[in-house]
Amino acid sequence: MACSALDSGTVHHWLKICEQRAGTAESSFVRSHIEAMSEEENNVEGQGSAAMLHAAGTDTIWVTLTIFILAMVLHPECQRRAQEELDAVLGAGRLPEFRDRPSLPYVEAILQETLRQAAPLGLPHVSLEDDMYNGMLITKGSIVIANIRSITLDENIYHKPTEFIPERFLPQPTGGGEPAPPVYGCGQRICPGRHFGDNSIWIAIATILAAVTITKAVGQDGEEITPEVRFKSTLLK
Ligand code: HEM
Repeated sequence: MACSALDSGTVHHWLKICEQRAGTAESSFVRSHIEAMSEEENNVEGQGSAAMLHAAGTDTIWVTLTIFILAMVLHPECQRRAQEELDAVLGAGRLPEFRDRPSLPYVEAILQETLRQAAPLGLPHVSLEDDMYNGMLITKGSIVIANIRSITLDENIYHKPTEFIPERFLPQPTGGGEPAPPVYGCGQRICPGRHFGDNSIWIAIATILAAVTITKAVGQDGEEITPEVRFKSTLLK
């Protein structure tokens, strides 16, 4: 990791973004981490790793949770099914914990279906030598970016890929038995924050579903407002 470019200005820049993103558990965890590192003089490497943790870990989780909220607004039947599952497993008076995860397959399916929409592209990598792939020459020095979206929208892998169908991830014969989406990349440079990200998003989703019901806003005319869905063509969502 190239840490030498990080100075206190950069660290304070990240702290400012933390302020803007304040409120998520991940944001406060990372903020305290960066602050602790900043207090130690010359700990540029520590500051660098804390800033990287924040840079790579904040928008990914935030985008995924935003897509989750949107999906629950648009698919109340999915939300209801997940809440029924949570009620059956948790009973009354407690929130989900990580030990409940294996007992909540439908919540898991909602997480996977949400993630499938989240990361369209991998990060750029440079080919260190000439390489042949499927009859194509990739010359040394080429920039290669994994097109994750071409996999997550491949109708040979995902039935009706443009639709939000959590059941696709439930085991067969009742579910579709489709594979988890490869949104964390693959190989040597696979996302190192995938377990942190996955656990952070799971506990947030499970807790939100257990604690509240997300519904459409109601306009002044008393009618429900259905949000218009528009995805941008960027690194995330
Ligand atoms: C929904 C959550 C997340 C998704 C979808 C995601 C996805 C990705 C993807 C697709 C890559 C590029 C892999 C490649 O090009 O081969 C990546 C790299 C990376 N991710 Fe994540 N990520 C998530 C959360 C996090 C979190 C929470 C952290 C840190 C705590 C993190 C840290 C990183 C870092 C440092 C890299 C660069 C790794 C390298 O180049 O060697 N990510 N992530």
